[in-house]
Amino acid sequence: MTQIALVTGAAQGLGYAIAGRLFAAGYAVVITDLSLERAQVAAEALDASGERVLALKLDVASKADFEAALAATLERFGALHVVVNNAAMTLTTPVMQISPEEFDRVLSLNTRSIFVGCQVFGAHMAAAGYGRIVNMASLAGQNGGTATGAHYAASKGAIVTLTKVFAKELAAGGVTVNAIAPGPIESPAVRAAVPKERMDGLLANIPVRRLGDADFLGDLVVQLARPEAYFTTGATWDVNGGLYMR
Ligand SMILES: NC(=O)C1=CN([C@@H]2O[C@H](COP(=O)(O)OP(=O)(O)OC[C@H]3O[C@@H](n4cnc5c(N)ncnc54)[C@H](O)[C@@H]3O)[C@@H](O)[C@H]2O)C=CC1
Ligand SMILES: CC(C)c1ccc(C(=O)O)c(O)c1O
Repeated sequence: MTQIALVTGAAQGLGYAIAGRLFAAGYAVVITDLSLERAQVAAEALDASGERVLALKLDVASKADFEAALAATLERFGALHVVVNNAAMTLTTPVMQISPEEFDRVLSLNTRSIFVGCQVFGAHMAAAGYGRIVNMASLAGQNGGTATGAHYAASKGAIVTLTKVFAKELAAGGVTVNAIAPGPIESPAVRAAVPKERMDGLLANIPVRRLGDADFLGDLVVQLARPEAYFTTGATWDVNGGLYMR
């Protein structure tokens, strides 16, 4: 039976790459993003026939959108086996200049969305007796960040903790919950954040001297999504070229 995966923030960047690797591995993929139009363009690029894709608007700030996306997925495909909570906003304001309002905005989008996604999708999966959830954290959540803001780093650190909480809560329902913590990955976001003249400096700081590969993250998700991956849960998988070692 075809397995069904849903990815948030999948219209571009890492989310799109992850959706692509899941699709290549045989999944039917629900591409969700803030804008339905952009999700539709991405879904069509993945599968012009539309047979194994569904595009949905899912603003991760809205619990109602999560619930509607679950209902639409079940209506179209009849099941949901894998969720990748990928969407986030990145702000790079220096720590002493972040207002309390801006701090709240980043935390409430990046962290609360993981909390709500794990609640809504996790409850369904646990009731069904099987599921795989992967949350997108970041190296910034482990080392405090450098290129990114303090609120972003804090929001990602909290995702590591929430991943453990939900892993314990959902284990009895056959659901694993893991996080991936990437360092700088070759992506439009990194190209936008790091001007050409600073790229050599960034690479000089990465022990392997290269950016990471988004398709590799997708392949890691495919591995974590396998039924055989039942024994890894609550874990954070580091993909950072040696920038941070525990
Ligand atoms: N690019 C990188 O090197 C790294 C990325 N990450 C994380 O990976 C994830 C994806 O990052 P990128 O692809 O680089 O980002 P991106 O900015 O290129 O893509 C993010 C996607 O999320 C969508 N999005 C934004 N707000 C949303 C909302 N409220 N609801 C639904 N969708 C929304 C955007 O429309 C966009 O399609 C994020 O969680 C980011 O924090 C972590 C470490 C490194
Ligand atoms: C693309 C953005 C700005 C970015 C860059 C670097 C990291 C990191 O090293 O942790 C991120 O998490 C990012 O989101």
